[in-house]
Amino acid sequence: MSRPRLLPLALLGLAVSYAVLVPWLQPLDPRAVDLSAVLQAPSGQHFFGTDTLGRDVWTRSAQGLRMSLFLALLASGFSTVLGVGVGLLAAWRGGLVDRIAMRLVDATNALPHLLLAVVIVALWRGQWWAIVLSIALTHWTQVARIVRSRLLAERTADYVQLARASGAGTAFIWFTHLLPAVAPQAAIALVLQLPHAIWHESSLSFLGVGLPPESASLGLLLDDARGGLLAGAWWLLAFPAGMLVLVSWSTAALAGTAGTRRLRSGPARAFSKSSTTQPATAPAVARAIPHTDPDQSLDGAAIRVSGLGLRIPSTTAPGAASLVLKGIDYRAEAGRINVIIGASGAGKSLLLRTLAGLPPAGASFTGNIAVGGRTLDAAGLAAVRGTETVLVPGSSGTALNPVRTVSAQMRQTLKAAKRPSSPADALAALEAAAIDGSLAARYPHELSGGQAQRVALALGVAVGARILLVDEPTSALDSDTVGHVETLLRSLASAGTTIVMVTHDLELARRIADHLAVVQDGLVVESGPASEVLGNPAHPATDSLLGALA
Ligand SMILES: Nc1ncnc2c1ncn2[C@@H]1O[C@H](COP(=O)(O)OP(=O)(O)OP(=O)(O)O)[C@@H](O)[C@H]1O
Repeated sequence: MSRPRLLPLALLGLAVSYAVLVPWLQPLDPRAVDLSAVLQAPSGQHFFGTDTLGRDVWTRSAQGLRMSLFLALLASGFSTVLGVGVGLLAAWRGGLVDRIAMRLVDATNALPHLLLAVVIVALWRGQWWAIVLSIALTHWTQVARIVRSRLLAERTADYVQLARASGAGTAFIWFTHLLPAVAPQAAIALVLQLPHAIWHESSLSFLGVGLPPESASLGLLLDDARGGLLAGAWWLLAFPAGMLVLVSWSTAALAGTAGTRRLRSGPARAFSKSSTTQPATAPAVARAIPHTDPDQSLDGAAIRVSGLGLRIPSTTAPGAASLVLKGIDYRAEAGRINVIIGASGAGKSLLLRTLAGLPPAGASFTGNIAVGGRTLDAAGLAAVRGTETVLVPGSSGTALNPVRTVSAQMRQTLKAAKRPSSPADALAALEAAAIDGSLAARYPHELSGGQAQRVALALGVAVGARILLVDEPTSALDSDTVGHVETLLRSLASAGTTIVMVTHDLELARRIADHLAVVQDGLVVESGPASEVLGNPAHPATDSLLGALA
């Protein structure tokens, strides 16, 4: 165990043992008073002295700590459940539900918490559950915000898109990616709330609106200390206050360390390495899944697109939208390598995402998209993901789940594709895509940018869909590794898979493309057999792109 966690853990362990064991070994009736032994200083008989009613402060502090911990745990648990529930609901439903939930969060935050808690507790005076309720109802908002924002970020993460693009169902994505991403945040939020809840309970009892005076909690003990202090009985304040500070500090330190560790191993650190790659050691020969269904090659086209327009609503100006694809006509030849090139921002990635049924949130398309000879609407495009199409997103930095090993992600992909998914199957699928088996046990942050990019491609290939839509698969690779990817794509195509690849690498396009399309400003301005387009460019946009190669 790391040093920073050892001290708080040891102190918290001691405090909890004290709170549990002492009242059990030395039961003390909280109402029992001994007026012959009032305000005795700490001694061998009374380690923490006695109070104004002659009660043993050592035993009462243990009872008080136990009660405070119990109430704080319940309150933190309840407020975490409430916060997680509201956060999940807001992120899941979005729209009006999200807006109402967030206004509720703002309204709760605007109220003075202690005052609100005092009102609640005053309504049900002396009831322990009223204290729990008052703390939970004023502390859930932070958790709701954290969970909501984590979930919103996670839902649009590329590795979730990749899982969706591989045909994984909603429940699978929730249980495999979304909930595991939210759970550690909720756990840390719970621990972080503990010290806060202890202080809150103590404040309420200290103010005289918490537990009845005969019971014991740290707040009540501190309240008792007021009278004794005037008589010089410093121990009445020192020991309960010391407990309060010790327990608060150790739980806060533990939660802080856990949060920092999570951040270090999470997405922020993942892929922070440079994009240099190690050459693959395995031969780049794909175990491609043969596609022999003749349907999709009725007229030689795996995908046919006509008049495709894509409108994306503005997130800032209500009612406004921008037309980013402006009437695209396109065809991808079945069992061939179809390359799409174009300047940055031309619309290449959005074309791929639309074909995969994964346009940006709220976007709608017009025109006609036919996949494998069938014209499909948005729901149809989503339904054929994983069988007809699979999308490998461009940004390798976020295409992999940061908290799962390469092997685990491959097994998930195989499982979602309803294929054998043992560790040996995962290894075989990785090696079939020319990924060194030694990378299987690594987490994404332990991969170079290029290795991560190839793993993302391997996950897409493992789905075994007829059409592989792949965005910039070589942007982070050196020339050796580009060669491995090239061989992989060629072998997939020769086994019948249709490849539709977006790339800025014109050398690669020249070497590998059977069919080439040039996109400019949301339109396909030129397309056809690669040799024709490259040999005799007809559009100025193609000319200027190829000019860089000359
Ligand atoms: N979610 C979005 N909302 C609004 N506009 C978007 C969104 N995503 C992309 N765009 C815009 O659509 C246009 C096309 O984007 P796209 O990502 O398809 O470009 P690209 O050709 O793939 O560029 P690059 O080669 O730089 O990746 C750009 O002008 C971009 O700003």
